[in-house]
Amino acid sequence: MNSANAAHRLELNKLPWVVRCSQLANSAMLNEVNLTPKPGLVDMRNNGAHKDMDLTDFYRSAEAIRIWIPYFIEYGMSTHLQPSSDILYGLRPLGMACEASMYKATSGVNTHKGTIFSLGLLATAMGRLVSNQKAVTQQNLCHEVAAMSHGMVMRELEQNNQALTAGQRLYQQHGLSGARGEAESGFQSVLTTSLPVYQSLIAQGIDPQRALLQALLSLMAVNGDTNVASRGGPEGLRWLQQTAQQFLAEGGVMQTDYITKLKEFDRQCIERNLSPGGSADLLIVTWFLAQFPESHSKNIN
Ligand SMILES: CC(C)(COP(=O)(O)OP(=O)(O)OC[C@H]1O[C@@H](n2cnc3c(N)ncnc32)[C@H](O)[C@@H]1O)[C@@H](O)C(=O)NCCC(=O)NCCS
Ligand SMILES: Nc1ncnc2c1ncn2[C@@H]1O[C@H](COP(=O)(O)OP(=O)(O)OP(=O)(O)O)[C@@H](O)[C@H]1O
Repeated sequence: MNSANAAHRLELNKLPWVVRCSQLANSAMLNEVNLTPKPGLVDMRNNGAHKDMDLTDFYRSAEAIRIWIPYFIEYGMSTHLQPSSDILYGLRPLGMACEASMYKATSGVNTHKGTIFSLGLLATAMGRLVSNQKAVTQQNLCHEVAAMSHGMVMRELEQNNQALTAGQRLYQQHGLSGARGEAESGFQSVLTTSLPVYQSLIAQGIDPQRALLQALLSLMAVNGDTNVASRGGPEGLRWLQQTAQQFLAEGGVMQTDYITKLKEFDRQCIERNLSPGGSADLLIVTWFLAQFPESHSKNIN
């Protein structure tokens, strides 16, 4: 980055809404990892099915990513006149640089790769909306992410797929489009499933931790999570989805013994070496989007 860009970013860092967005992204990651008990995932009780990372890695990683959010916003603002379809190409190096900061903060462990991808797209979308004087709403953010990601599954999974990553191999073998598919759909599973679940429980006065657990389970019940499939194959993914569906059918977090049931689900995930990292990423997106109004409300800047 040259000195003119650095000066510009310093100015950007003084804007309250940019600071707020970076803090919200950070809080979204902290709220997700602190949420306990989560099946298979790192939380305050244990490291789930993970042997190479713990809570403190996630705290350092979340801090490293927070610092990058203004860069994504700035990129979205400075390219706001370009068509959405042209944005991803220039955004990639920023996403990779943010990933490098995450790996540095965790001594090489993948804590938040999928999260960086989703939050990076959302922060860029926010910069574009603000510069184009459009309202920063849940729907507009997701619509912008979908527009920027249009064609990604076709280009990176359908064509040019050299099976270099787990995500690419799982598309070839089982048709799972993973994080790319979610982004290209404009986070449909969040907009239609976890966000309504979370917001309606909050509106009923249920405490936010409990509402977030229900939102997580509602994602796990439907998400074609490539983390789960790469560890447990299609059978592992089917088992995890069905177990989440059964928990919800029995009453979810409205059951008096829901904590005991989630601890048992966690125990089984650890035994099977399964972790719903993709659903955890979408839960981060859910909490982040919940901080913004639904469409037809005022701009935040
Ligand atoms: C597309 C990415 C995720 C590549 O990873 P990969 O091919 O391994 O894809 P895959 O779909 O398996 O996902 C990787 C991660 O996404 C998350 N994930 C998995 N499944 C899902 C799902 N169904 N929904 C949401 N997230 C998921 C998991 O955390 C997983 O570890 C991304 O890391 C990438 O391309 N990075 C380069 C930087 C970039 O393009 N950035 C642009 C925006 S900032
Ligand atoms: N609380 C959490 N616990 C575990 N994973 C999470 C959590 N929150 C988000 N994730 C997501 O899960 C992913 C890590 O999953 P995983 O360790 O299975 O991936 P991997 O490193 O590609 O696979 P493996 O560990 O099998 O080599 C991260 O990219 C991250 O985005």
